[in-house]
Amino acid sequence: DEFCDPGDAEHQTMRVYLRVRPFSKEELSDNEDQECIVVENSQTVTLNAPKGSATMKSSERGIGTSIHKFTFSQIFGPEMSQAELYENTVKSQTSDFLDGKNTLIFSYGVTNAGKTYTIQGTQKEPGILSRVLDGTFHYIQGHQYQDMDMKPFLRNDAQRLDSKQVKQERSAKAALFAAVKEVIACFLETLFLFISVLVDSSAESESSQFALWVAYYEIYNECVYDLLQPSLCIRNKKRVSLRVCDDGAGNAYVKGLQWINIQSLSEASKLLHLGNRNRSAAATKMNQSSSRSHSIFTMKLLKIDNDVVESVSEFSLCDLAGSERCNKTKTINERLKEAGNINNSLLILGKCLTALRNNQAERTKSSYIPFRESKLTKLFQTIFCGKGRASMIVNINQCASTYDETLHVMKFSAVAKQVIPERPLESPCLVGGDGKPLRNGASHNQTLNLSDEELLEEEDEADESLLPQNELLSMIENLRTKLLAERKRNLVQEMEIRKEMGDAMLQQLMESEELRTRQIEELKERYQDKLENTFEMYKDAIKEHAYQSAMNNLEDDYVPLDEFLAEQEKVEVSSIIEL
Ligand SMILES: Nc1ncnc2c1ncn2[C@@H]1O[C@H](COP(=O)(O)OP(=O)(O)OP(=O)(O)O)[C@@H](O)[C@H]1O
Repeated sequence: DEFCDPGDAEHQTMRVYLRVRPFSKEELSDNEDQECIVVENSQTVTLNAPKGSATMKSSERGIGTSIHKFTFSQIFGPEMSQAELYENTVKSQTSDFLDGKNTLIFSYGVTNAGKTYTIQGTQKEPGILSRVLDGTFHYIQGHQYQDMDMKPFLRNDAQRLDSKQVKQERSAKAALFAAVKEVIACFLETLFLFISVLVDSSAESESSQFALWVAYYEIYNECVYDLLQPSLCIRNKKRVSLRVCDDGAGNAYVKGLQWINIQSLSEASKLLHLGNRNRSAAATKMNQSSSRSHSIFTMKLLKIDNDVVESVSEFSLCDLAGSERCNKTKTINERLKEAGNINNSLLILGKCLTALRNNQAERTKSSYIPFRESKLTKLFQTIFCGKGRASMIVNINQCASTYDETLHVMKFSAVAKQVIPERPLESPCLVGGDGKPLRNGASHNQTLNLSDEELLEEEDEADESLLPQNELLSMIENLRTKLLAERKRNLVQEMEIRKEMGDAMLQQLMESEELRTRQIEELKERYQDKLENTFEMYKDAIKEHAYQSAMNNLEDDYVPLDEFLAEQEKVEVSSIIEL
């Protein structure tokens, strides 16, 4: 089941959009604008490493290059409005959703890159999620199914609820809304004022009715947690992780996930706020940044005809965790575990996307796609495999100070990258019959193929095939030296990590040893006291016993004085008589 049907290949193309956010005033005055990001055209962007960045330092040492070119399905520059972005990216996916198809959007970017702005937006400039919801409500306006007795079930199904279950649904919903009693800015409500008709059609001509249900959950350290909980639950109790199960037809679903029926934009907005609040509360409690988890907001639209569910479609918006941010206040073990899990799920996602692309390129061949290796890819396997459309929106800022992180994001997400040699080619290049170079010396295209090593630390290489032999030999020598140095550095680093971990374990051992010694000492003292007390008790008891015995003997041997005197006199008299 890890293979996609190549016949579905055209659906498998995942579009990857890049959005570059504008500089803020502060960033401009902090000299963050060093022309690191240059949008060449609607699909190509060039990254120039600024002075002081790790990329520039490596390139100065002769490792890798300071210039990178990346290709995306479409690039949106700083001047692009929210409406334009929506129109050109997600709008067609909203239409799919309303048309009964499944669809998925990933968003990816480091902190401060503009993800929240893109997804949620502001009151004046609503983001993608707001626009999808608005488009959906606009479409189903007047055709909303009012009862709550048709509910999403498993992954693609729906179930009919009896009156008792409907009552439970209503009270679960009421409990959630009671948790968001405080007045929150329900900017979504005002959306109708700002956005004109978002979808070209509406369901007016339809006789069908529609029910919209939403769920909001997160995946942290490979555990799934429901975000739609009355917040008290999360504050006081340990969070319960939910299982990812198979519905028997190869579709994964989250068992026990709370689905809430919503009737308006303001309800959707409240749930989103509640989920966000729970997400950051849980993150704070676990001493974790909320951006270390993948969060998923899913809408399910049930199309109901004559009391029968005709179709169930799904729209998921998945906010991916950034792999480069790390909370320094955590213990080494926690950090390693967290980084491992994030890198792993992104790595698996990268591998799945690469395999899908390769399968698509070679239609006759289907290679293994490791969907089952992470919860994230397992959950969206069916969408990747042709039962829906997926796209990714990547957000970056243009700041020089976070250049290395931005480069990392681009390497992960771009649909293709180009290799730019560092120095101009002076040596003769191979020419064809027309005098033109057989291969373009400046760059060649390469589809993104992520391997483990690449995701961790990827270095681009110059195109060596164009160099003469002696240069090649010296280059090999040069590379060999660099490789040795790199190996040495890795060894030192590994030793450092081992030492750090060893120290941490030793520290832990010493602490537990100390605790145990202290406990033994305390026990010893307690038993000593107990022993002394018992000893004293016995001493007192013996004393008491001796006294009592003495007293008893005294009573037995007691002879009244007059009897004694009389007896004595008798003895004396008898002794005189004897004499
Ligand atoms: N396209 C844009 N146009 C104008 N302002 C933007 C744009 N994108 C982002 N901003 C602004 O840049 C700042 C950072 O954006 P945002 O908070 O969305 O980043 P983020 O990636 O969600 O960060 P975090 O992960 O820390 O929440 C915000 O003040 C936001 O309003």
